[in-house]
Amino acid sequence: MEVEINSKRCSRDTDSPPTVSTKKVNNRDSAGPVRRSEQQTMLSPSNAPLPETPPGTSKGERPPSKRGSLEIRKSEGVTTIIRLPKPDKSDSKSYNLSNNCNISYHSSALTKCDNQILKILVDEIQAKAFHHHTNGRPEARKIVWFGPEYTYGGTKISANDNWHPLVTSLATWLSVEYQLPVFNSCLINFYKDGSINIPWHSDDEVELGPNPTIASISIGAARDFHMRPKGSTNIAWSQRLASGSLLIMSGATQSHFQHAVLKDPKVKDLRVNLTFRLTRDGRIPEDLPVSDQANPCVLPVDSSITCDLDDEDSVRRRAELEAENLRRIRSRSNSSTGRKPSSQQPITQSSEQATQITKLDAQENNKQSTQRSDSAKPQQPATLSSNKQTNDTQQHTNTQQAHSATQQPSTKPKHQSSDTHTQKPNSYSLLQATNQQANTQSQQSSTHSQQSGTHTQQPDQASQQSAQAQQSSARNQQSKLTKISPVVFEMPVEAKNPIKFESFLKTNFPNIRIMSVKELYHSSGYLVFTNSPSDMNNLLTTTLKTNEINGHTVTRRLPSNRPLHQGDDRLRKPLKSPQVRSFIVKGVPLAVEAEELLEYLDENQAHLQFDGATRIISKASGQPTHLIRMFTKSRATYDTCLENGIRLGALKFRCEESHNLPPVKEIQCQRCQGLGHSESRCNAGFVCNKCAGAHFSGDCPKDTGFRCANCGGEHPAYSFKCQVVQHANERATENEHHRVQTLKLKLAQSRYLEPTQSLVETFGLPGPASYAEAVSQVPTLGPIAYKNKASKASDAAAAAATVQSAMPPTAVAAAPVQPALPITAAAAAAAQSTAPLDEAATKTKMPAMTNTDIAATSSAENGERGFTQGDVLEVVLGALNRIMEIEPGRLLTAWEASQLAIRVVTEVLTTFMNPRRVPAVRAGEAKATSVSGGRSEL
Ligand SMILES: O=C(O)CCC(=O)C(=O)O
Ligand SMILES: [Fe+2]
Repeated sequence: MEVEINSKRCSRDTDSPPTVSTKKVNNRDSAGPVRRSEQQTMLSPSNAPLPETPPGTSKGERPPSKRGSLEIRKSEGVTTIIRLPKPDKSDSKSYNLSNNCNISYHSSALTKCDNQILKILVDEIQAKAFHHHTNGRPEARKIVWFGPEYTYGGTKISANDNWHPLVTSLATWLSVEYQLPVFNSCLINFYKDGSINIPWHSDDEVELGPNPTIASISIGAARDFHMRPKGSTNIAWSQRLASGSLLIMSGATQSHFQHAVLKDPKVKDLRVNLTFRLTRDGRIPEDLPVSDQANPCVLPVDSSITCDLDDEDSVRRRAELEAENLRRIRSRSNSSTGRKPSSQQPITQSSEQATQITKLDAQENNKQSTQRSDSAKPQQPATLSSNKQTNDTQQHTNTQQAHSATQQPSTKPKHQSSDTHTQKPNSYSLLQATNQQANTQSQQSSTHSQQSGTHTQQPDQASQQSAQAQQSSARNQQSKLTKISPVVFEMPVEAKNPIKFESFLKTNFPNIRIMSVKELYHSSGYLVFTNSPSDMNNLLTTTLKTNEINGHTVTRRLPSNRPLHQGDDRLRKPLKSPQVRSFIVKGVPLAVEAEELLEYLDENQAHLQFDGATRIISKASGQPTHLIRMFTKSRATYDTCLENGIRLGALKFRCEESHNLPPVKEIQCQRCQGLGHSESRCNAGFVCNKCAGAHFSGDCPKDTGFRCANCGGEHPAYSFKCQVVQHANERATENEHHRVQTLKLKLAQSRYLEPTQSLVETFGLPGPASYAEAVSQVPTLGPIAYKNKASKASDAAAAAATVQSAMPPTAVAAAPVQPALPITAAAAAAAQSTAPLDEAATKTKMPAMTNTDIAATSSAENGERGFTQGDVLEVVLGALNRIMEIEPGRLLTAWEASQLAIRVVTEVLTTFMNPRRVPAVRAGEAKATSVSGGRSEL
């Protein structure tokens, strides 16, 4: 059965409730968003008048009197939805994150009835929610799934065709009101409070097919939803998802972006999120409205919000393209309106910066005039916001004024630009490379994209335009390049927070078009790129509404004199995986497994974020200790645990730092003074390590005083005082610690899992080729190896003869003596590993045994005196064979050999020190060998 949306789809503007009729198209009886039996009750027939107070509304329930609220009826404890209100689309927004990666956000889609929906979700669905397992571990978040079998987080969720009427209605409502596919699946996430999150992921399960459309309804507490390009840790887009909001992700969003709802300790209330999906499992008719046609849920794109999936080059290319378009629009609008440049000057921070900007504007103007003469026919007049126009006017003024005064060379081929910065340290923003060819098509497409925020586009037009924009961007790649200096925003490390910084920018510079933001890792702050000198100027000089982030002052400046270059140290991204810290939790009972502790903490102390835990094994004894090493990528978690310890129920464990490694110094390039690479790999020009001038450090006139090439401070670039150097060293040290910790972890694991060395390799002795061979040799050497650590060959021979004489005949036959045989590695390992135990036994336990146990044994054994060497040997052999079942032919690792030896000796010791066990040993042996050593058995 399938829901068919009537032609009502076209008459959305009417105030009538959504009308849905059903039609049988196949024999699917229960799967899918709408079941026939439910539909009849929950969907009102076309245009049927709705009862004022629906019959069956439970007592005490808010009557759905207000038009626009959810109309419900309760039957058999389940709420049936009679009508969902028409959505308020007035504040819907749409974003194009990159090519064909579309998001639309409808903040008031269900705000009229979100409370009612929340109540139903809590009362009727929440109880069914379960912890889904990802990678074998239960997630803190609880979910409910409606739809066919689905793989989620790498684990299957079984089909659930028992749709709740609310969810069914919402699926239908989405289709009717937003022209979305009729979704056949819905995942409901329950976030009990801000401690519950959904980690970074893409909804790209195969069942969803390529370019799936996902509709996500949020009810309850508002939470921040973030998006970032795959492979990047920079958040590209964030939105606080309000209660009753709808977010639609479509196009290639899932292929290129990941999304997440991160933990937010400030949120104390429940949030429920319903993501509707269309899965393909063969049960869904092919002809569902999920076509390749432009997805109607993609609203006209607001191109003022963009982000880049690509590297720095593409960021710049995009900036160039847009700058170019802007210039064209300006030149056209200026020439068509005949506007006169105003004399107003932008406020500048310093005269140096002002000159710099003026020069740049002059160059820009140079190009504008070339382009003006190129474009014979004026293009469609540009529609720009009034604010932009003001900026442009200012810009134009600057350019006009500066043009006559400044005659900078305005053209330079791109490939030469890297040389330029060696010539003139202060000329980063002046670097230019232009190509004189104008690209009319790119103008058109970009003009559209400039306007698209205000004009409604048809979907096919939109896709055509995006294709054009793509082509023109490719062409522009080789054409124009104007480098505009980014502005450095500095703040202390503690204040750094990409989300807060983004909102800082939005608050203070609502009208400035910011192209991209890069985090500086070697000094503390961000680089903010704009696409026009006037934007850059405004960014530098605008009076800030707030100049604080997290209570720390934010300062602005141009980048240091050393020009930035591709792959510049100052733009280096952090390691893909953030640094992992580890610390030791002390006194954890052996009964508590490390994994268990981890799970407990995940569940109960969600503000702490751990990435692993492992019990520490004592090197000396090979036994697990009471220490657990915890791994975390979160500095906050690390600090909290060290300060407060870790709680497990009523228990509290102290946490301590692991032993610190000595600090590591980051390498510094002697050529450009950048950190993290050496001069042999550096293509940049020479920068002096004393004065930051563009010359080799050895040629420095020295009387210029110190100026750091990295931070601009009054010290040499290699100074330990330099913040940049300090940061780099800290990072290098942390990385090194991480590396060592990872190695240690691997080593600890390999002790258990991966045999790496054979006994022969370990001990450098000619030994047995296999475990079986080693065992077969033990009878000749066992007691000797046990007693004489030195195990010289001569002793071995002598002792072997003694052993042989004392051995029962069958044992001798089974294990021929090899008197002069060199000691086997297993025996050597046994000897070495057991020596301390042996000594301990001699010193402490043996006297006790002679005095008490032997007396008991003697009486128990009817006056027999103690044990023979043969007894010992047999117990050893029995223990050896019983303890470890190792496939014949496999070589043992040193670890395994020593474990084997320890366990054999332990067993032998306990057997002989606990006389009650001896008869049992003998009884077993008697059966096996028919040898009793002449003793009577009890
Ligand atoms: O809770 C949300 O907003 C996101 C949920 C989500 O991404 C998912 O379920 O895949
Ligand atoms: Fe998702």
